[in-house]
Amino acid sequence: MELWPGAWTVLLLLLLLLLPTLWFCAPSAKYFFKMAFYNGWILFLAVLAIPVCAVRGRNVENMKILRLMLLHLKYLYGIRVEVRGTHHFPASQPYVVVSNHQSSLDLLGMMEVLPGRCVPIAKRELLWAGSAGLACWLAGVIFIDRKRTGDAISVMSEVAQTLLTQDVRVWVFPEGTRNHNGSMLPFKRGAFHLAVQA
Ligand SMILES: CCCCCCCCCCCCCCC(=O)SCCNC(=O)CCNC(=O)[C@H](O)C(C)(C)COP(=O)(O)OP(=O)(O)OC[C@H]1O[C@@H](n2cnc3c(N)ncnc32)[C@H](O)[C@@H]1OP(=O)(O)O
Ligand SMILES: CCCCCCCC/C=C\CCCCCCCC(=O)OC[C@@H](O)COP(=O)(O)O
Repeated sequence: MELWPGAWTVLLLLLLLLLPTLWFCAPSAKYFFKMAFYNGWILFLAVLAIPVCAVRGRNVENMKILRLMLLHLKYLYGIRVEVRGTHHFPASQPYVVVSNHQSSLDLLGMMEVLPGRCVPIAKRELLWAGSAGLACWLAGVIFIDRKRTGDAISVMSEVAQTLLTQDVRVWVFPEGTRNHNGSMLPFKRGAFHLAVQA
């Protein structure tokens, strides 16, 4: 089917009208746009972070770079963060941080308080999230396959050794997945085994 010459311009104008209409009239569309931008912006920032982090190779010190690059996101989203009790994070001893997990926006809270030389345990699928996956790998994020408990346990046992020998902290979401409904899911046991083993 052939479109008349001005058709593409009209379609483009309609689209340009549709987007602000959806933004102001449909809260779910607004949420979708915001989350799409969030993910897209992180992918873009990760592209910038990769060459800087690559200089050191896979190294937990690179987490500082990711942290610094993500701190401004709260301003973009008008999120006010109040931090209390950071003195509970000692500067130099191994420990496991556990936190609840409601949404991918939890990343912002995590970056706000992330102690030095602290890496999160993440689902293996994140490794394949384009530039973000590579940036995470370079920053020493620990990837586990949640479907293979035995493998995940082996990875975590190795991590327990690293905690002791390389002055590293680990951040675990013990619910093991995001939970949007405001309650807490039962905790998986890995974080606690890790703490005992370390
Ligand atoms: C510029 C910007 C760039 C981009 C920046 C982006 C940065 C992003 C970083 C942030 C990423 C955050 C990602 C967060 C996530 O991905 S959350 C999902 C992944 N995390 C987890 O799943 C952690 C929590 N899960 C666990 O700890 C689980 O226990 C697990 C080890 C995975 C096993 O799972 P499962 O079988 O489902 O659970 P159980 O707990 O029931 O365990 C089964 C039995 O195994 C025993 N067990 C568990 N762990 C151990 C262990 N370490 N050692 C020995 N035994 C273990 C457990 O006790 C159970 O046995 P019993 O029933 O007690 O006999
Ligand atoms: C070329 C390939 C392109 C792939 C594009 C993938 C799109 C993803 C884009 C950006 C990644 C943003 C990183 C956000 C980090 C947030 C981590 C997070 O919150 O992961 C969820 C995980 O804890 C639990 O997952 P589930 O709730 O079990 O699910």
